[in-house]
Amino acid sequence: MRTPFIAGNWKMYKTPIEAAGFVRELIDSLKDVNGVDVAVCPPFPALWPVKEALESSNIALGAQNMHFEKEGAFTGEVSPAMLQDIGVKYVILGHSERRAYFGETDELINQKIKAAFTWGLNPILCVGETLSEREQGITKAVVEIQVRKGLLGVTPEQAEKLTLAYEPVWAIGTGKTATPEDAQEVCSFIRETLASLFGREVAAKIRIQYGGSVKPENIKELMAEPDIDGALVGGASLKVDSFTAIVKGSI
Ligand SMILES: O=C[C@H](O)COP(=O)(O)O
Repeated sequence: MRTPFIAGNWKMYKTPIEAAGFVRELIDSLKDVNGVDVAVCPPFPALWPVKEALESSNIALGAQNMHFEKEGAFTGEVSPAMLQDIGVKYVILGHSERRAYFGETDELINQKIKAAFTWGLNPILCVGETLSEREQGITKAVVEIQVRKGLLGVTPEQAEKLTLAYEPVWAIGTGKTATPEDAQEVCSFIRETLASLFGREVAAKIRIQYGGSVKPENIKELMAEPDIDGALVGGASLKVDSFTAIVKGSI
């Protein structure tokens, strides 16, 4: 069985000092919780203080993006080697905000995915349709292309360390959640696509998160769906109480 996996994507919120204080409270709030993998993904400047604050806790550290090169003249970028050195375990790649605001293509995301595996980081590949794509009835076609192109050249052994995050763009930060049935339909389709790429046995091991206005009130019904293994949480991961309730609600 797949262990539930809840990750908090803090986006561009929390200074390093705020972040370290926050995780100290979070560790305390989650100290008796078992049976779920939890990660927090702070902005880059907060990675180091959060890593220090997380020491000897069972909460993992994630990053929100990275470059695919080890090093070089790429002003403003952060490399997989740097993330590995800090002790980052997961890296979110292909988030819809990176695609929409920073022009990230499936080809670029694929380079990042392969670099993450090279550096021993576990990627969380985000996919999802816009409102207009959903209204045109092309959700599955869009998601299939994102999955196939994003994972080009990935081996089945690497794929076992992968997490997929299905995040319908229209549900992100809007308060509109996909219905559990709609989310399940796409997550099941993603698993079929993964099976065609890596075989059924590997696809059955890959965790698929749902993301988009996940809150304490809807986590249970989402987790009740067979192909939803967790959540990538934005806004509700910024408060200890709501993130704790989501983690607890996932098991
Ligand atoms: O990565 C997280 C998602 O973008 C969801 O954000 P949200 O929970 O604020 O809707």
